[in-house]
Amino acid sequence: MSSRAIGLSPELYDYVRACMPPEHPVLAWLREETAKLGGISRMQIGSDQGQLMQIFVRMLGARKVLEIGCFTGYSSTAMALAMAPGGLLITCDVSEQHTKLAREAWARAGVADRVSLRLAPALETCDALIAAGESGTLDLAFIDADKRNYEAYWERCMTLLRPGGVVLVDNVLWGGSVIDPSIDDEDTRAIRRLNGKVGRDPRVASAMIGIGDGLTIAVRS
Ligand SMILES: C[S@@+](CC[C@H](N)C(=O)[O-])C[C@H]1O[C@@H](n2cnc3c(N)ncnc32)[C@H](O)[C@@H]1O
Repeated sequence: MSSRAIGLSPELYDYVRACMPPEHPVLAWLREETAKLGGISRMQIGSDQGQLMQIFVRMLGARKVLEIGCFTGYSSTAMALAMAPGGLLITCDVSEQHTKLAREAWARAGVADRVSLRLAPALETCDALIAAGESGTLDLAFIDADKRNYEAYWERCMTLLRPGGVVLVDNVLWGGSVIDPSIDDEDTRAIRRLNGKVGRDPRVASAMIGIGDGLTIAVRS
């Protein structure tokens, strides 16, 4: 058996997508609406990653979820759709403009009751949750915002997750930049720093997978 991952050609990726369940109509609508924003729409996760994240929500029976990086709401809507009523998904962003579309998506998907948007720098929101006594209570966290703060977000998630809780970190391969020695900008360095730390962090069991732009999955001890 090969120890290497199979590279997905566009045709093979289409095949994988075709074998997965169809995208929820609200998520398909949100993808179309977000595409109208132009290049920035690349920040949105893929539908295959959304479906994987829904599996984590279901496997954990997640009732309390933190998302760091809402944008137009694809990942939050996907996760909220997989949560049972009565659950709470707190999502952080600093953009009033982009999260307007997210609010519309939650309403259309019928999940607005379980989503709470915090429009503030995510570190402030994390620290407010810790100050409010929420340490050790989160079932699932998703880190997908400014890369420079990835390590700080990781530490906040270590505090906030319950034992057995899961943190997902997006963009950990950063378009391949992580292994390109000619690239040395602050975002790339921050991702490399976190990637170098996660595998040796005794507080978690972790794996890195090649979905989307690379996803780290870690379970809190
Ligand atoms: C990659 S996008 C998130 C994509 C989203 N998860 C999705 O599936 O569509 C990153 C988001 O993080 C937000 N962001 C950047 N810096 C932030 C900060 N310090 N605090 C909170 N949000 C921040 C940006 O405004 C942007 O909407």
